[in-house]
Amino acid sequence: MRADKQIEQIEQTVESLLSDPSHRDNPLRPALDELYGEFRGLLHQIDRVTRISDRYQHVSQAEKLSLTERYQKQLRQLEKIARISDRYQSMMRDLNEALKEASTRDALTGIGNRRMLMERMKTESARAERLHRPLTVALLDVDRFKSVNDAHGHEAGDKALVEIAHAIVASVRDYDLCGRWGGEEFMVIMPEIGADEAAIVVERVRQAVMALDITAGDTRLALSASFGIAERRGGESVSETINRADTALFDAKRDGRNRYKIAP
Ligand SMILES: Nc1nc2c(ncn2[C@@H]2O[C@H](COP(=O)(O)OP(=O)(O)OP(=O)(O)O)[C@@H](O)[C@H]2O)c(=O)[nH]1
Repeated sequence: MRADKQIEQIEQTVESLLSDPSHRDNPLRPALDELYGEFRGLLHQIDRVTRISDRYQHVSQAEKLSLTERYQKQLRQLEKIARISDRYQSMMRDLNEALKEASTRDALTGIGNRRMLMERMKTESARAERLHRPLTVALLDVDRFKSVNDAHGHEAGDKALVEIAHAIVASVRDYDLCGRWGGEEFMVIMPEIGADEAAIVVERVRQAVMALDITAGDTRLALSASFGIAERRGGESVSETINRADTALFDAKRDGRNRYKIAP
């Protein structure tokens, strides 16, 4: 794709992201807005320098500058334009990175979102199949979270979700990947281990959620979570593995919550 076409496309993406009301609370939005403002400013500057350069041509003719002088002035103008253009290109690269980052992060907790989890599940699943390696996925659902919101307000609920996300990140192994699956549900993708080993990781997360010391007013929130664990079967699709984890999670809820179940 040609560079100006690509830039035009990025501009359209940025403008639609900025005007989309569903991104209004995204913490990256003000930074993106500012970056985009800078970028528009630079475009304006390039226009100005080009106009000045055009005007300069007439003036220099009128003043009958020597050929060498005119050449050197033009060269300086061109160098300036090249510098601005370099800066502009590197800003566009930053902008692109910020966009990519924003599209795979959960705005509330800062960890990966469902899109990122699905992408990673596809990659890890394909890798596990190709190399005949184990892969296990766990779904976590916060117990009776509705009552947390009802009793302490949505803000306290949000605070609890952020802390739970941090507790999960701190409890899993370096090469595990966790993200927010949606609402009060999280997912942990555990490459290279089977269900039994994954259960040890999950048990650590379960304990960490219970140990969270979050207060709303004078009350300490009593939080717990239920988990469904599924080890990928050979030849199984991503959604089949996730569905088995979901069914195991449902069993954990049904059996009394605050526990994990391993899918058969
Ligand atoms: N504060 C807050 N609440 C959320 C968010 N996303 C989902 N919820 C709430 O999570 C609650 C989930 O409730 P339910 O699906 O009924 O389940 P639960 O109360 O957790 O009960 P069990 O899952 O059966 O243990 C709902 O009240 C949602 O409003 C969020 O981003 N912030």
